[in-house]
Amino acid sequence: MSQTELIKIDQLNINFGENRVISDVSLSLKRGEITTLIGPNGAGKTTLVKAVLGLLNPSSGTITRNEALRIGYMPQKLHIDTTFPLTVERFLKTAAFSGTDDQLDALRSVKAETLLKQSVHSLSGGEMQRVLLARALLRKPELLVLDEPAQGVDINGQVELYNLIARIRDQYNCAVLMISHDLHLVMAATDQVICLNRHICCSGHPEQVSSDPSYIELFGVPGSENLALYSHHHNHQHNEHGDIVPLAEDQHSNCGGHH
Ligand SMILES: Nc1ncnc2c1ncn2[C@@H]1O[C@H](COP(=O)(O)OP(=O)(O)OP(=O)(O)O)[C@@H](O)[C@H]1O
Repeated sequence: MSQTELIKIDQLNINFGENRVISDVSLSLKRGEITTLIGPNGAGKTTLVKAVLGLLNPSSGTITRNEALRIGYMPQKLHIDTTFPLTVERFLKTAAFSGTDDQLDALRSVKAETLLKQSVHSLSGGEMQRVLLARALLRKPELLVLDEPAQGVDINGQVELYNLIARIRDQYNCAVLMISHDLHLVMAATDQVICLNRHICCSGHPEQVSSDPSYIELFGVPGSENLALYSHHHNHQHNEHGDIVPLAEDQHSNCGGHH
């Protein structure tokens, strides 16, 4: 691995029984770089993230991590019992052994230091995402893994949140791996985009990916009415095990699903 590489994934395959969910995926996550994973429902994004976190073992291929790599993880959703009174301060304490100074530092990084004493049940969608992000920062991560960080946040709040993530990357000089459903909003805050549909359909800088035919067929052209349609015609199809098989000349495959 090179000095900046924190994780290197090589020819990764993950099967659930007969079902191949991750097929021949190779990528590396580098310090100071934001990598965004996009793809339709069931594309294997969460499975890949779980493998990166070490929660799932490869069926074949390798995942090499920097020794003693510190990872901060922000889950997609967290169920918090609403009958249980819980301030932001106590919530952050349950996540990692941390003092008030560490908590305030983390909350400051996400511009939410005023929320320390507030009940988590009274937070808005955007505030809750910031607190979850602060919680992931408590370990001073070298790699920050974010599963749809902007979920439940309005459009303006989403742009703000992605800018915040870019600033956190600068501040912590960490690598960021995030799942997102909307490349157009994360574009400015992303170095590398990986368009996943069990295998990597296309990858590269956001401008490169957004003009790639397989991306356009999956997500549509920015501003067009196709934007919300997850219909993906591709030059190959998958068999029942998820393996890639070529198409007959006159055949078109739907490589994606509908979102
Ligand atoms: N533990 C499991 N056992 C069996 N199949 C699984 C398991 N986890 C995920 N799958 C299947 O693997 C496929 C990929 O799921 P995954 O959750 O990784 O997709 P995703 O891209 O994160 O989807 P979404 O955008 O809907 O969250 C799905 O078909 C799912 O049903």
